[in-house]
Amino acid sequence: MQIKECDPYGGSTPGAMTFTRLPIDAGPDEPVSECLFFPGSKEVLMKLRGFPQPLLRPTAPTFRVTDIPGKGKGAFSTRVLKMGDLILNERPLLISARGVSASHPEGLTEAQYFQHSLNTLEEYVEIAIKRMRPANKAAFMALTNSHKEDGSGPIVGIMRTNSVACDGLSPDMKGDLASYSAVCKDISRLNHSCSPNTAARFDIASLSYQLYAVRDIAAGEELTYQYTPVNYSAVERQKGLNSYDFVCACTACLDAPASDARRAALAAFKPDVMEWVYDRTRPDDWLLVKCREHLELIEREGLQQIGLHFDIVKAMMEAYICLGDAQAASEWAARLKKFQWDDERTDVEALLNPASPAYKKHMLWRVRFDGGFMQSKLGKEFAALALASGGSVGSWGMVFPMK
Ligand SMILES: C[S@@+](CC[C@H](N)C(=O)[O-])C[C@H]1O[C@@H](n2cnc3c(N)ncnc32)[C@H](O)[C@@H]1O
Repeated sequence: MQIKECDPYGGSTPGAMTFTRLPIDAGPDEPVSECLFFPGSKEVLMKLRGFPQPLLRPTAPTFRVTDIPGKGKGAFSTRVLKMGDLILNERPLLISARGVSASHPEGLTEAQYFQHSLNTLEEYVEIAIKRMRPANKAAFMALTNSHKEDGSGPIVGIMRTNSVACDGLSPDMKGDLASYSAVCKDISRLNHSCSPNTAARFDIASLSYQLYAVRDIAAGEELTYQYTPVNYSAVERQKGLNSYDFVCACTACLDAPASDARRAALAAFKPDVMEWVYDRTRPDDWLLVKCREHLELIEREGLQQIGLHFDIVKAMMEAYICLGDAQAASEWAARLKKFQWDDERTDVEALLNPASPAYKKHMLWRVRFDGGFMQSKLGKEFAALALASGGSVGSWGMVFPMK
């Protein structure tokens, strides 16, 4: 099917769309995704060595889906889950472009053209739904639709209610069209919370979403997910949630002034290890104290899945290395290992044992006291360069962003 330009979300691209079922050679028992791709996306996957990697399995069942008064359905843990535990790993039912190019008939108002574009997208995704395995199609069509009265067709309505962003599949497109929408059978049943207890990561190698516990979860607790960025204020979050047709009544929203102040304090904090190392006017435990204060705020707000949480735990580990305390550093390394959902996660295996020789070889080992390479003129110049260009300093040396 040839397309021209424009999409209902504001971007445009020329080219032919591809309908494809992945993995291509899947047997009847292997989960598959029906895909509506722009040119080049299928090839991105086909070029990955060993694609598709197998899905991971939790050690035992983790959740069940059930009705919740006022929320439709929701997912609940069926056993105690620990921070970093895998809850589920699923291939989406549908991975689709968020908009397709539509013809632009003369004389349409902006609203009419928007509607025309929505209709065109509906025609495309209808083809993808018809191609689905019957069980997948039934699961897709059973999902909630909170876009019944805004001009969306029944399939696009389900997509707009249940999609998670799916990045990394477009070889060269930018903006909205670089991001696909994925609709999953189980993740779609998770309700929103501004203090969510789970986070998902898209694993391109297995074409799947992995859902992880971001803090310890009790048996029988509702599993929740963020639909809108949770570091925004309560008013801004609700704006992002309006299209889902509910008013959030989580504890952060019910106590918005106090919660907003805590979230603003978190947004303003950046744990900068090197700045503290070089600043002799600050006490040796300055960074540790600051990090602990902000960790308390994260726990108070239930924001364990935000990137700052990872940054703080990493800074605690590095600060203890700078202070030459391998025992404390190894405890923070163990905590850092639990951030399975965070794409920034690093390999800390060598730092889990406080007696490991990796500590004394670490570039930051005791630099707060001894100086070492990082306190030498050359070391400071390198670090400043790496940090100024958005990079980082680690045990392996300096990392410069490759953009
Ligand atoms: C992705 S679905 C989540 C699963 C859905 N509850 C179901 O029955 O399948 C999104 C819809 O769930 C409902 N929902 C999600 N989070 C909610 C919340 N915190 N409070 C009330 N309703 C919520 C809204 O109707 C929303 O449009």
